[in-house]
Amino acid sequence: MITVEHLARQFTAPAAGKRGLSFKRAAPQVVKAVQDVSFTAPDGRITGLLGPNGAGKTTSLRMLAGLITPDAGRMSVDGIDVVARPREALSRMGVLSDARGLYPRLTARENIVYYGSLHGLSRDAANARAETLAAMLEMTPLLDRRTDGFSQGERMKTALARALVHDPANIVLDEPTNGLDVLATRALRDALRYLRTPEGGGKCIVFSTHIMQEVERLCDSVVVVSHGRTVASGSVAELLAQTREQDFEEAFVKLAFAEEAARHLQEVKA
Ligand SMILES: Nc1ncnc2c1ncn2[C@@H]1O[C@H](COP(=O)(O)OP(=O)(O)OP(=O)(O)O)[C@@H](O)[C@H]1O
Repeated sequence: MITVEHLARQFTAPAAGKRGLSFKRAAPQVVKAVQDVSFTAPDGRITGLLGPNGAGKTTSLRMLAGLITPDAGRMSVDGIDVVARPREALSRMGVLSDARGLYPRLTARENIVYYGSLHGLSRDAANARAETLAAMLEMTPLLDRRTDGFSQGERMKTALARALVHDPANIVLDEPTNGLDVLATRALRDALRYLRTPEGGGKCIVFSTHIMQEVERLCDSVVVVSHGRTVASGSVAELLAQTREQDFEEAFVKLAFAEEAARHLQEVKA
């Protein structure tokens, strides 16, 4: 189970070059990437972080994966605080981050087995896991090819198998269907559906996306993130009821862009 409470993180974007002829540097800009993101993702459920571009999804997941530290807020994985006990928390998570970062000179199998050994698996155990995961992700023919030259979808599958090699109870995926064709997307969806079942281990699965259909098809629970904040959460049916919409896209636009809509209304009235 993953719990995230009032997470916040800002960045200072580097100053632009010299402005005009004044030879003065523009001031660095503060970007409030994440301002107040909270959610709970239970075991045996798929929780989707849904938000428009730039909403703060990737930054939230990077903090959860221990890649960057939060300015404020708390995150725990199976009750273990990610900031205070990062190694313990990370060992319970399989993370597919935005940077897939495979070793191009290694085969898919070697990439997966190497990660297994980093997690303390024996070579044989890691190899057996690589075979099982390859079958699940429909990538067996790829196993013994060097990842150099892999297509985006092939790289994603390899990175996902690598993230799952230690059979983590919690799975965190940043835009996992990015660049996948329809068959690969279906294979991934089926794999995630299986992983949440008791036979698949009843995993806690969190993934980010800006694709509404993805959420409707897959998620038990949706967390809508906009401008760095959680603005709504619940099942698709609950969010439809809350917004009194029939169509999930309409519901999402209402929830995610409520501020813009209110501002626009004020401007029109003025
Ligand atoms: N290292 C950084 N330095 C400066 N700004 C950053 C940095 N990382 C993220 N941001 C900014 O923070 C905001 C949130 O970015 P983030 O990548 O978390 O959004 P996202 O919801 O994942 O968007 P997308 O769906 O487009 O991937 C954006 O405005 C982005 O430009």
